[in-house]
Amino acid sequence: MRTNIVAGNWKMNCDLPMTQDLIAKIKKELSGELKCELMIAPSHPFLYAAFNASLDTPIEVVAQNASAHHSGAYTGEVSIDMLQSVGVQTVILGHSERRDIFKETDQELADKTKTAVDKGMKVIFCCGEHLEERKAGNHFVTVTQQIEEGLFQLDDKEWKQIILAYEPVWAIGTGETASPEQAQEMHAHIRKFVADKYGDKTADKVSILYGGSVKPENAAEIFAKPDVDGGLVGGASLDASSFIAIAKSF
Ligand SMILES: O=C(CO)COP(=O)(O)O
Repeated sequence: MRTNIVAGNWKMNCDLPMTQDLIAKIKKELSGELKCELMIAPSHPFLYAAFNASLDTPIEVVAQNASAHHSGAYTGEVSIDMLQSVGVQTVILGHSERRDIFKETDQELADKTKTAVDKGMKVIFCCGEHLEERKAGNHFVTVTQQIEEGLFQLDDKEWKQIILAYEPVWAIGTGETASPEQAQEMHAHIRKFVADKYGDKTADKVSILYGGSVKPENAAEIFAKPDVDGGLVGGASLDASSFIAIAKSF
């Protein structure tokens, strides 16, 4: 069976008091058993505080980005070792905002992923097409290329550390969600693409999250699709009751 995951990507929101407050509120909302793993990704300066505040809870604190380099003269960068030293074991890589705004290339993302995986980290690897690519019917090509160039240097053992997140760029922060059918169609395509390279055993085990305007109102229908194993949630993860309502949609 695959692991279901609901992960909150807080992006560049929440200072220290807000981070502490939001975690306290999430903890309050947690009651009963969750049928998914729960992750939150606060900003780098608050990871240690978030990690400590989440001890003895089901919340895993994850990072939004990391360097491909191990240490040295890389001003402003944060290494995998640094993240691990504050308790972080999972990192989001390749978010469309990193690709589009910060011009991270497939090669850089392949390097970052390799560094993270070599260090024993789990990686939530994001992929997704722009609206023009979908309109031109190129969405499958775009997404498979992102996965091939970012992840196909890994061996099948290393794929155990990979979680995929399909986030169509046109659905991020727009209020426009991919339909459950569109999400399922792409997730099934991704799983088949992974199976063709690594075999069914690896493909069947990889969790594929959907991201893009996931809300309490639409989560259950999307998560009910057979190849959707959870969500990578932006805006709605900044509200504790919405975030937990999404997690309880399984
Ligand atoms: O980018 C996202 C998560 O990584 C999705 O953001 P929204 O849920 O705000 O659309």
